[in-house]
Amino acid sequence: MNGFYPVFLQLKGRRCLIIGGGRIAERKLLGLLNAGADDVWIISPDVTPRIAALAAEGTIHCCLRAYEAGDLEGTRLLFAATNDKRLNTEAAAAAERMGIWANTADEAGKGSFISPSTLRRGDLLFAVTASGASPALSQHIKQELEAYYGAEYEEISTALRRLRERVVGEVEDEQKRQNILKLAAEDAARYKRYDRNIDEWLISLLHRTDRRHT
Ligand SMILES: C[C@@]1(CC(=O)O)c2cc3[nH]c(cc4nc(cc5[nH]c(cc(n2)[C@H]1CCC(=O)O)[C@@](C)(CC(=O)O)[C@@H]5CCC(=O)O)C(CC(=O)O)=C4CCC(=O)O)c(CCC(=O)O)c3CC(=O)O
Ligand SMILES: NC(=O)C1=CN([C@@H]2O[C@H](COP(=O)(O)OP(=O)(O)OC[C@H]3O[C@@H](n4cnc5c(N)ncnc54)[C@H](O)[C@@H]3O)[C@@H](O)[C@H]2O)C=CC1
Repeated sequence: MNGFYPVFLQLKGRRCLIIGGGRIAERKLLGLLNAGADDVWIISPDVTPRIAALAAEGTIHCCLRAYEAGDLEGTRLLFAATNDKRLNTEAAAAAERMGIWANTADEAGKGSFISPSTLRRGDLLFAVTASGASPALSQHIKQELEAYYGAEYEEISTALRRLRERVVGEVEDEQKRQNILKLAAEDAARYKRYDRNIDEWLISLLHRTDRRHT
């Protein structure tokens, strides 16, 4: 039993703070930006060229100084990613007291959450973790998923979202709605059979579910 509970967070408009400006801080930062975070702060006396460039263009806020007590005010999500283990531990403990979710890059057990290895295909988002047992295994499994779930899944997830909006709005019978949506997902994922013309796809699905269930 690994004792972690997976969630997918909406970070828009919620402040995220990274303490540290090295390779790991940069990786956490890019993960946040890819997830749509728009209020990201970095506090570190020095930062990588990539972090410096993102700060210079105004994508993130950067304070070029050491972490100080009081820096956590207003933060929702904290990444303690310095090379100073004691500082990471202290910052995570302070965050815990304030009810802020905290990640410590140097050890799984110290913070209140860990980062998974992630793969995005449009609306489809995979997150893999080995709960600290082996980050390299998580990365490896993500690479396998990357090969299996190709770029076509971006289009598949978009088509399914559009179809689902129509079905939820138009098909009143709950059982029928579920049957159509399950058949559509099966078609799209297993057989790569989906129609960019949502009207036509919906008509065909309606016929097929009627035949199957009457
Ligand atoms: C506990 C955790 C805390 C956290 O950071 O949340 C943590 C901790 C540590 N990682 C270490 C090492 C490595 N980490 C990576 C890579 C990743 N590490 C990530 C997550 C996590 N790492 C959390 C657990 C998640 C899990 O177990 O699934 C990923 C998935 C996500 C991300 O970082 O965003 C990202 C892959 C991103 C991708 O590409 O998909 C690689 C490979 C590489 O860098 O190429 C190595 C070297 C190989 C190895 O060690 O396996 C060390 C030892 C440092 C040392 O040797 O001193 C510690 C400290 C410790 O274990 O005590
Ligand atoms: N989670 C993961 O995937 C991995 C985690 N690690 C852990 O992450 C730590 C960081 O790794 P790297 O980024 O490679 O180290 P690094 O040495 O490149 O960067 C450390 C950063 O912390 C900053 N820092 C130091 N003291 C600070 C303070 N008082 N206030 C604010 N910032 C401060 C430094 O200025 C520097 O920018 C490592 O010590 C290691 O324990 C290492 C590899 C993988």
